[in-house]
Amino acid sequence: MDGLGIRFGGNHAVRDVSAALPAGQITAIIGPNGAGKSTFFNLISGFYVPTSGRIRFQGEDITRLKTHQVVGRGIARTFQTTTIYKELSVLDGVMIGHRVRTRAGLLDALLRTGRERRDEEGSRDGAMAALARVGLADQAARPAGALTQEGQKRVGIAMALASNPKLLLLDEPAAGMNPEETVRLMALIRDLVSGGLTVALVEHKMSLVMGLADHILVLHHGQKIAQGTPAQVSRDPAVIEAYLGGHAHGGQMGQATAPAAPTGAPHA
Ligand SMILES: Nc1ncnc2c1ncn2[C@@H]1O[C@H](COP(=O)(O)OP(=O)(O)OP(=O)(O)O)[C@@H](O)[C@H]1O
Repeated sequence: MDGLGIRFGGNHAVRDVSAALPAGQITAIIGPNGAGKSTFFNLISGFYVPTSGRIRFQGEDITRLKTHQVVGRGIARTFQTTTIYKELSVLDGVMIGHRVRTRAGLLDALLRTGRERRDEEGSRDGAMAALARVGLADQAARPAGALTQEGQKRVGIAMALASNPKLLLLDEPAAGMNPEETVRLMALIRDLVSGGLTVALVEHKMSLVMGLADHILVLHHGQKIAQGTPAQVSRDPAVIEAYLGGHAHGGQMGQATAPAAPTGAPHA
């Protein structure tokens, strides 16, 4: 990203951010509420068109590509609240979710047109492979709504993996998860990265961020205020000020630190 920015009216939600997501590593994007993290994700994944700056991916300028074109280039994302089709089987949900996002063919997918049926075989194999990667191969035939919260999160990740991305963007993957589920999720993300994937994630749970990220990018008021390893970032005065200072919105520190306590407690 080079000088990336977007304005909504007079509000500069992301302003002049230059940064890179190193291949084969995990980058966490953190910052207080309203810092611009979700907007930043929406820019990278093509949901928003920036008002300034550029995004390059593997040498190609992807700044103005549409969402499904971005997916086609090898970037896929999950969503904070997974939109899964609860009555459908896990497998059908992953297949449809994938097709809707890669071909912008919602009608095809829902009406099962001829083209949809012809393409189905290939995407079934891709969806099964994605389910195997998230440990859900044996759940493929179950209704998605019957899975646990953790299982449904994994379905959301499988939907993104079904497009075979090189870069996976995870939007608050640990939201709503207990400490044990969070630890299992971290292991899954590490597995995916050791298989060659590059990961960027937005996450409020500092236990996950500090235990998982190779690099951290800190946003505040839409701007990049720090970047580095977890150790570097956690002692950066600008970061401490952003989280603790008078500018932070209420509840930030509680949100950021509370989940770390139960995770660490048994080992203390
Ligand atoms: N579509 C939009 N239209 C107008 N303003 C927006 C839009 N999306 C985001 N914003 C504004 O941009 C700023 C950054 O919001 P964003 O949701 O990206 O922050 P965030 O860091 O993800 O916050 P949180 O941690 O609370 O999820 C906020 O001031 C928000 O109100």
